[in-house]
Amino acid sequence: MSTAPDSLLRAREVDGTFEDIPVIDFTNATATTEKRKELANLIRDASINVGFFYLKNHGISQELIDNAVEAGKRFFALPEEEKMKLDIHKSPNYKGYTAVLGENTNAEGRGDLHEGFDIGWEEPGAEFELKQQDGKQQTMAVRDSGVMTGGNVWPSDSVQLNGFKEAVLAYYHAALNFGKLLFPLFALALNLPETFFDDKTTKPAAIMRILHYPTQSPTKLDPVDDRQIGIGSHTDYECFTILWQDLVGGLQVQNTSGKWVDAVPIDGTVVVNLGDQFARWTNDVFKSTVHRVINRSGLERYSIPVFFGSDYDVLLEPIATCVSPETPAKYEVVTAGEYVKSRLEATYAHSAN
Ligand SMILES: O=C(O)CCC(=O)C(=O)O
Ligand SMILES: [Fe+2]
Repeated sequence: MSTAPDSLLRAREVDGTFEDIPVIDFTNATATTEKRKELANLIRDASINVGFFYLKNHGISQELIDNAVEAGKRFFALPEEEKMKLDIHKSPNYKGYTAVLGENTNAEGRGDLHEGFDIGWEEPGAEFELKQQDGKQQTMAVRDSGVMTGGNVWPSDSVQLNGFKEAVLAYYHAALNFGKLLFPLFALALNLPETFFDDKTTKPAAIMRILHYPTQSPTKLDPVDDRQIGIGSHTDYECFTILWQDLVGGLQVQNTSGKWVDAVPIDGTVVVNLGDQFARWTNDVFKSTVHRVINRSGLERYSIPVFFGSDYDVLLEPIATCVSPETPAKYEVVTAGEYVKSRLEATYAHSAN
């Protein structure tokens, strides 16, 4: 379906029973305005109808991806007690290590079958200082991000991870630069000036996770126990997510009739999906689509999502093109930081001691 630029509000009514996730070529992201508008039209259709799309020709170097994945594999291979030194529950702002079952992304679930390592914004080589926050001691980058303020935690040199931090930060910054190209395209897709998100994304509120999904029961004959899977069904909390996934498969996206559509891995692409901040800003014109992971492949699965939020102090107010007297604002207005933190608290609540 193609959506004329003046019909954003009518787009809320699309039925959302997609069967496929579109593949979009990103080559023209920095081309002429006309070409960028064509690209933005494709992004608009995908954002309205599916909330997910693949991007090919994204420009992130394969070497940076490989290095980050290998770094993740080395980290996850450490003994559990070593990884638990970076336990995410010790961090006031959810950075560090999440053990298998440490997260419960779907409140009705029994814990997620993945382990993860989370970082947030960090300038390569930044100065750090030790601070107290929420009674927990943290190494913090000196930057105020309101309720989400706080720095990253890293494995100590003694565990010999061969450039772990460098590889992880190198991918993080490449993904960040790539994500910055997407905000103007989303603005065009909403019939807004390309610069609309510039003053709302001055301090990249981007969280990156390296995820490792051990394999679930190898038999494909069992009915799937929806309550304990790789990652329980959920929506993402930020504006959009750039997800690199390996070729193992297991990511599924739910359409409005309840059907789970496989986001089959396509080599050389990243998956982009929209999150709740965009749904709130656009009054649900853009879809924050429910998704989950079930890894029944018999193989270990790795993925790297990078979640792009607006600055944490920005209010998630509906955009003028997405409200009208007939379609009033749906969501309570909160700051991005308050929203993300409340969702993270809920996700980790079951495993907090
Ligand atoms: O691993 C994946 O493919 C998806 C991860 C995900 O949905 C998330 O971390 O929010
Ligand atoms: Fe997600």
